[in-house]
Amino acid sequence: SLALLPTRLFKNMLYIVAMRAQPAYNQSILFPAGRVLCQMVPCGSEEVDESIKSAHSAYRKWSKMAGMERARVMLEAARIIRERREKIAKLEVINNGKSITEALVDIDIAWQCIEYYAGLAGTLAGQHVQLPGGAFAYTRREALGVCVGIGAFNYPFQIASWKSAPALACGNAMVFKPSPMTPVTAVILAEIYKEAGVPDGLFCVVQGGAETGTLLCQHPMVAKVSFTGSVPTGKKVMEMSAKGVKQVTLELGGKSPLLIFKDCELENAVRGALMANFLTQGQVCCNGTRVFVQREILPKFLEEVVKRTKAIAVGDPLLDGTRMGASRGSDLTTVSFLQGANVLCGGEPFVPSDPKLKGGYYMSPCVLDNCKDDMTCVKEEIFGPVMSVLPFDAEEEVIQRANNTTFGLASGVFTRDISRAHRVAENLEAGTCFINNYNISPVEVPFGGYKNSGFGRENGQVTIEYYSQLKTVVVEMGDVENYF
Ligand SMILES: NC(=O)c1ccc[n+]([C@@H]2O[C@H](COP(=O)([O-])OP(=O)(O)OC[C@H]3O[C@@H](n4cnc5c(N)ncnc54)[C@H](O)[C@@H]3O)[C@@H](O)[C@H]2O)c1
Ligand SMILES: C[N+](C)(C)CCCC=O
Repeated sequence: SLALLPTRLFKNMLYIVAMRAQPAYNQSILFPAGRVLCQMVPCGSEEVDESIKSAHSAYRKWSKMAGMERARVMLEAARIIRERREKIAKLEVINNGKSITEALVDIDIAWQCIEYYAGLAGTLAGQHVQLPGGAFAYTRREALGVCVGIGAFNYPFQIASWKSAPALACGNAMVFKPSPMTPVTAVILAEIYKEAGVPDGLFCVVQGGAETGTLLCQHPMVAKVSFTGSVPTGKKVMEMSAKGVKQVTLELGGKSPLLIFKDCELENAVRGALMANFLTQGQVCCNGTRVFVQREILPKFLEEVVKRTKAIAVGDPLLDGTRMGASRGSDLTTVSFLQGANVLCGGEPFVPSDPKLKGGYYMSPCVLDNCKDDMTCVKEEIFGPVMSVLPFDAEEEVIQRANNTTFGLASGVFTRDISRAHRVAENLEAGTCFINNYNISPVEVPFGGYKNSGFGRENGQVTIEYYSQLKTVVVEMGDVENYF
């Protein structure tokens, strides 16, 4: 249990995140126990510059290696992560507060992602184009250079892997800045890449918050910024990157709709709604937090969903039986978004029985009904375990209401009618639509947003295009035609 963790572990963490002595410290809070996990010094311009220069020199070596050679190193990194999955997952729990059950899945997705892109590294290729007179052209898929990755706090190790794996497969280097709230596990990933054999500096971690992030986005040697975080910060990142004509991928927030039709398999729809709302204490970008339920099945749906929400085991995230751990800390009593919505369960601070966890940040998962489309809880991303349930009558009506948002990250539909499922998927304005499931994200499948939820993609083959550029080579086989 978390309470029994040896202090040595915390001392090691302090060591891991210690940076050069500088006056200002950022504190990273240990969410599960409410204590300070470590103090770290944000990287200033000198450290940022040093890391980008060292990444650039590593990129020169790495990008000249054959894709198959890069693949071998990446496969070794994936193997090490797989071998140490339990240890890394435990660190992720301490870093972030999510349950060990979920942290293990995150670590598995991380090594699978690195393995997947290792498989693609040897397949990078261009095109051959025949031209008149025997001339021809070919295209080369080349790396971009030094890419910056900036991560959110909710999936620290997974985000670092989702960004670095395609970047490295394409021959780039990456300087990664984790969230200052969860600074630890990206460093573990850096150590593993090093151990697997990447050149020194190829994957660097810099610590810090907005100021360090700004320095990274503004650095002239950076070719691309891949950002995961909130919409307001994403807009700033895009603005800064635009000034340097840097490519950008933005993975931003959401307020995704989940549509549950009366012809659904109700048991699966209830499970889907729980998966859509309560993973990682509700702190998931693509969560289906607007649950539209067809009026005829609303009472039965609410009864089942509330019963199961009340049964969710909240508490020490290191215990196998826990299903919901600790988060940034929020509860409905401190939030003014209710506006007449009815709290069916949860939404209160939760105090674990273990005295060592009393200062931790826990909240009981919450279901709201009597919600209206224009309420704050329905319009804004809460980023906590709060499900808003809304009734609907007809397909056309619910699609229009579901699309009435500036976000467009994900969506979902539960129905037994196959035609309706695909029609709804076509008409929902979101980067992903889950049919009869929610929040599954195999690494082979692209993930990313529409509208204010961002652009660019992570995962899947298409992401290779976001971490590489095409060079066209035109070859003359005859004499040069001269007009002059
Ligand atoms: N679409 C996705 O894939 C995805 C995944 C996870 C989280 N998110 C979103 O992230 C948000 C929650 O994460 P958060 O609270 O850590 O987000 P955030 O925007 O507060 O911070 C994200 C990162 O940006 C950095 N940052 C802050 N100001 C910056 C600046 N001016 N320049 C550069 N970097 C800066 C932070 O230090 C942090 O590393 C939610 O909105 C969630 O939906 C999206
Ligand atoms: C792995 N999930 C659950 C799809 C989450 C992706 C990252 C979003 O916050």
